[in-house]
Amino acid sequence: MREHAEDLFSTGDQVAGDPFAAETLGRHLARRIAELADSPDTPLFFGRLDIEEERFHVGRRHVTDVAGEPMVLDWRAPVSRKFYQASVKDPQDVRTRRRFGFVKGALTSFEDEHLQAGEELGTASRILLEEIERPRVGPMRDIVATIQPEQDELVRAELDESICVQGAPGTGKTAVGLHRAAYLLYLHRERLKRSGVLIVGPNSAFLSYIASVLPALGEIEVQQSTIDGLLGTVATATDTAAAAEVKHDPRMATVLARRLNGKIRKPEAPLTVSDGSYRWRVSTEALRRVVDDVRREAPPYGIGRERVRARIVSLLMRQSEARRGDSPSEAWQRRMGRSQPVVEVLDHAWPAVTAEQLVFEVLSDPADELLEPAEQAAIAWAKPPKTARSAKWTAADAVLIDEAAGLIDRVPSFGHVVLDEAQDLSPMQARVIARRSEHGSITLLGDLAQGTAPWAARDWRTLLAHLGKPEARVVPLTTGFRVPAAVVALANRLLPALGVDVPEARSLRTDGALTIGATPLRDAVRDALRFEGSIGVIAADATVPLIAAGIEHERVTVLPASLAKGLEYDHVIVVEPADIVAAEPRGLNRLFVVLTRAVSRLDVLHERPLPPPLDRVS
Ligand SMILES: Nc1ncnc2c1ncn2[C@@H]1O[C@H](COP(=O)(O)OP(=O)(O)OP(=O)(O)O)[C@@H](O)[C@H]1O
Repeated sequence: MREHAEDLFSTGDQVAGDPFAAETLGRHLARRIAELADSPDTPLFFGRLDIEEERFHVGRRHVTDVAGEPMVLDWRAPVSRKFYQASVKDPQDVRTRRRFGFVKGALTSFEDEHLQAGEELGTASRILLEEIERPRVGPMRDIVATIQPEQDELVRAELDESICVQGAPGTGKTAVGLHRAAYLLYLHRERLKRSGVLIVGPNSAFLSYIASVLPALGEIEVQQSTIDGLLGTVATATDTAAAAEVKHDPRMATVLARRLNGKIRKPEAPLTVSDGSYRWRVSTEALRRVVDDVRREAPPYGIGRERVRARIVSLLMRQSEARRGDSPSEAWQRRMGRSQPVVEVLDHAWPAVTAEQLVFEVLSDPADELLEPAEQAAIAWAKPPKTARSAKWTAADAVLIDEAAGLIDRVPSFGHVVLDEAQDLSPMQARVIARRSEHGSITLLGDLAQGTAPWAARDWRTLLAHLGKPEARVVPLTTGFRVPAAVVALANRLLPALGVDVPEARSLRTDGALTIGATPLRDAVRDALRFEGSIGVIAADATVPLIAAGIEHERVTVLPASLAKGLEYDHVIVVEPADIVAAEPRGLNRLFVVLTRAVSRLDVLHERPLPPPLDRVS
């Protein structure tokens, strides 16, 4: 199919009638080639279904033969669902389900389940186990060949349904979110092409780690961003912890809205507009009625200003029609709307304001009864800039400016938003997403136990309310595909101390190794290099430069604890857990994240005593 698209691409000039058509066709085909681009290591099919007398192969895309007959069904097609959902209990007419095992693109094995004869492998499938135990090299891969039934339920949820997945580490939340995006794009391509699909991740390291999953599934038109990347303001200053905490508090939304609405005032004088030899007049009462009506309708502030302008113009128009007997032109209406007396009424009653200006005003004078005096003092400019234009904004200010922009104008909504590591969203960051998904749905992925931000969610319902989806279904995932059982058991010791109510993970992995001791880092790295796969050395942020200096190897990544979220390495070496815990208020949660990055082996190196929930191990 790709060759066919490439052939067409090279002959595009000749087949398209004119240059515009040729360019459009060229763009379309170039995209199609990119969508069909596949790695030689990725087989096009991975399963087979025998349903009654028919036989279907299931793969990453639809594959047709030269005559256009289907050879492989896309994993997202309705029939393919049986590949993931059929069971002995509910065979769904499937006689045999066959899974193929591949190594570097070469077919090496297969497994059959004769469902109607009561044969089902479930999570005992050797092909599944080989897949989850394989060494991790490079970026994240898709899981289409081995999606589990509980994951498939989430992947195939309806487009209009918002879902929140509470999943313990390594239960496949990220994988589920990405596959759901691919599934929805397949099923609702035209609709989602118009509105768009957005994936939001915690940082750019995470985004590059997941970046190739959707393209491998043929989906190249998905926007992937951090929350900060969605905002129109670049941060060039930093807040104190106290200021950031207040700025991320949901009360700030009310503070901004009140300040903005406080700008609306009753007109205090009648309006008189000269129009050639005529003079039109609108009484103070009539002007007040216009402003009151628009205020009651509560449109976004900027739209409200234009609505007031339009209604004043229509009052003038009625007078002109009555006196002149014909309807004034659009140019006349525009001229009236921009005339100085009308602009003066507007500037008094509904003054224009930018988002930056509004935030600048609030931070210049944060007086509002919703905020305690100490909170007001915390967010007031330390050194007030002269104007909004000369202000240096912080990351939290950028969120406030986005809030203000949303109060002033409408924000286009994506058709679907996938939010990963969502437990760390502040209420105000959640509102950034709420504005961008008002007319769409969301998939919220996270683990309350992995919340490390000062404002991290303690329960999903509150965060869902800030996201504008209070009714979303909250679904737990508890089967762990990454972390070996021994490591899960260690990490789970921290759970009672984390102050959140989440179910524990049950690991599918009985392999793996855990060591805890005072081994020097250099020796631990040398030992780790004896095994295949990636090695992550994770330490408290401040100690990373010192540690990294002694380690240089292409398979070893030394990374600060604050960047480990969402990532995984075959072998993880955690350096001095006590330092990781001491480095921040939610240090224990950070340690929980760090310990659960290991795919096969975890070494915990410590000279200082282990933090209390772990100190009974060694
Ligand atoms: N059904 C599956 N088949 C094979 N591998 C899977 C499956 N589900 C998840 N995995 C693998 O398990 C690992 C963990 O998945 P993922 O990163 O999506 O989990 P997570 O819940 O987001 O983890 P965390 O909360 O720790 O970031 C990944 O390597 C993923 O490919």
